Parts: sequence; C-alpha cells; structure tokens
Amino acid sequence: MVHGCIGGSRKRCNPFMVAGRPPLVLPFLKQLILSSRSPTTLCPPSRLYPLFPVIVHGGAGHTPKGRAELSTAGVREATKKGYAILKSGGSAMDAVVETVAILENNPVYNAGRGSVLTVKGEVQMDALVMDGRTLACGAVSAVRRVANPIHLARLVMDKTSHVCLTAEGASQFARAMGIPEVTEESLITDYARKRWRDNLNPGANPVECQMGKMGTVGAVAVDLQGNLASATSTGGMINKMEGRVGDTPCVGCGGYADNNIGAVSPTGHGEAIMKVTLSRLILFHMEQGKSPEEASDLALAYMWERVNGLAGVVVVDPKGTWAARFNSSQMSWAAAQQDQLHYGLYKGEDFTEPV
Ligand SMILES: NC(=O)C[C@H](N)C(=O)O
Repeated sequence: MVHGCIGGSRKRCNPFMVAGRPPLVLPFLKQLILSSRSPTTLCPPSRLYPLFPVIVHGGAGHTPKGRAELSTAGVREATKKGYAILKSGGSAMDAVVETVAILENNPVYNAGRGSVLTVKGEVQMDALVMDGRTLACGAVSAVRRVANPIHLARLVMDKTSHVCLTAEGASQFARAMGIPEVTEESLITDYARKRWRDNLNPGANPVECQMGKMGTVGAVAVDLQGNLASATSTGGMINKMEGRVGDTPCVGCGGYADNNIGAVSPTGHGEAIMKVTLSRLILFHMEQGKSPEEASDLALAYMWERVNGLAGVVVVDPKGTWAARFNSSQMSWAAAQQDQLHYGLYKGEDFTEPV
C-alpha cells in the first residue's frame, strides 16, 4: 500500500530559523552565525529554539470536486490564524484549540457546524485536546448543541479532574461553564442532511460513503517554549448509531501530545484508528527513532494490513519536524513554519506560499 506522500521533514539548521524568535535569543544566534561559516554548526539546541510550526488537517477521504477548493482554503486560513498565535508568543494549546474552533465554525467540515448526522438525524460530536507539557487532556463525546466542542474539551481539561465527559453530562457541564446552548438546526447543513437521507436507503454503505467524504478537523503545534499540543474535533461517522463514540475523544487514538516525543492528530475511520491506537502507535515508532514521516507511514501501513483502515495524520516532533501523511485518496492539510505556508490535498502535493 502506497501512502499519501506529503511529508514535512524540514531543515532544522536553517539560519533563517532566526525569523520570529523572541528578541532575547537574537544576540546569541547572531553570534553563532558570525562565528561560523557552516550552517550545520549554527543549529542551536532545538529544544530551546523550536521552529514553532502548526500543522492542520481538514479530514482524510475523498473530497467531492465542488468542495475540494473550499476544504483546502478553510484549512489554509485556519493555519495562518494558528501560526499568528504562535508567532506572537501564544501557547501551542491556544494555537491548536483556536485553529480547530475556526474549522468547527466553517460548515465545510465534519465538525461543529457541518457535522454528519446520526442514524436518527441528530448531531453528536466528539473532541479531544492534549497538552504535551503535562500530559493533561480533556475530551467530550456524543455532545449535543454546542457550537465548539473543542472549547468544551479544553474546559474538561482545565476545570475538572476527569479526562472525558459524555452526552448529557457533557451538556450539563457546558451549561455550568456558561457555554451557550445552540439549536440542533444551527449545526446541521443541507449537505449533511442530504448525506444522512441518502444513507438511510437499505442498499447504502455509510462507512464507504464516509471514506469518500470525511472532514474531521485537527491540529498539532510546537510553541516558542518548546511545548507541544494536539486538538481534534469531529461529528463522527455518517449515520452512526446513537451513542457511538469514535476514536476522536479517546486518548492515544484520536490524538496525543508528549513534549518528549511528539504530537499527533488523526482523521479517518474511527473504529480502525481505535483498533491500532493510531496516535500512540505513531509516537511509539518515533520513540524508537523514526521520523514523523516514517513513523506515520509505518503505523498507517499496519492499520491497513491489520484492519483495512483508511486514515490521515498530522504529526510534529519537539524539534519542529512535521509530517502530513494519509493512506486515503486525499487529505486537506496545511502547515505554517518559518513564515512559509505548505498545503496540499492530493498525494504528492506540497504547495508553498508566504504566510
Ligand atoms: N471523519 C473522521 O475522521 C471520523 C472520525 N475519525 C470518527 O470516526 O469519528
């Protein structure tokens, strides 16, 4: 099985990495640059001077023609916002949560407004955040009538002693936190309703349909302090059973972040992702010395071999080396680093433009 060949190993010792560093580190770097001719000897300890990238996905699968442009445009815009947060000294956690919230508000994606519907025609959403500094995490599953499940997941992390709140308990917590309840209708798009109706037909195959058109959203980032974070949000799988919980809110499946290893946010067939604990499997390979790209490919290949799973991932290590990989036919993704925006949709694409 050949994987999506978007890869993001970026040069770590590029003297241009000085761009955007806080003023404090500039004299040190200047001195290093002046005292050496070879760029490879200029590389400062990357833990101290990470390249603060943010890498974002808008779902793996096959995006129908009319929606492909919208899908990549939304991911690019959200990535720029996340990057601006990092560049101004914001935390990786703020960057990934706000990036994902922007995508939840965009009806193009299967998250927040635009979520796919359950078999009963309702919206039940899952979300997860994880902080690589402390391994703190927060999740919500099967939550209804909130505009931004990712904000609620963060509140679970910040304000409770639990990791995951589900269904009505999550809604009660949202009310207690003063998060306004939105109507079910405001989360449902015509497109989601059409796909729901189409998949109610006895001959329909909702999983296959979903593999054709996904749209979960997620982001990983490294900030100026070298902290990593991951955030993922989804409406789940088309016409899922009431109460179905997918990979997204499950730590190690729908995301992971550990400052010592890396951060991952996946998208794809949740049941397959859960069976191989995809995010943690990728980090396991990185712990064994594999790059984000190699680790992603190994884990995606394993998932395909063992359970025929299709998925995509964005991954970053503490040095800022990143990858966007998928074994589905497409994944809309974008990454910002060193004032460059990288993005793509089909296998092999890596377009660049200034941020
Ligand atoms: N579109 C997706 O990525 C679906 C999500 N992983 C789920 O199974 O809930």
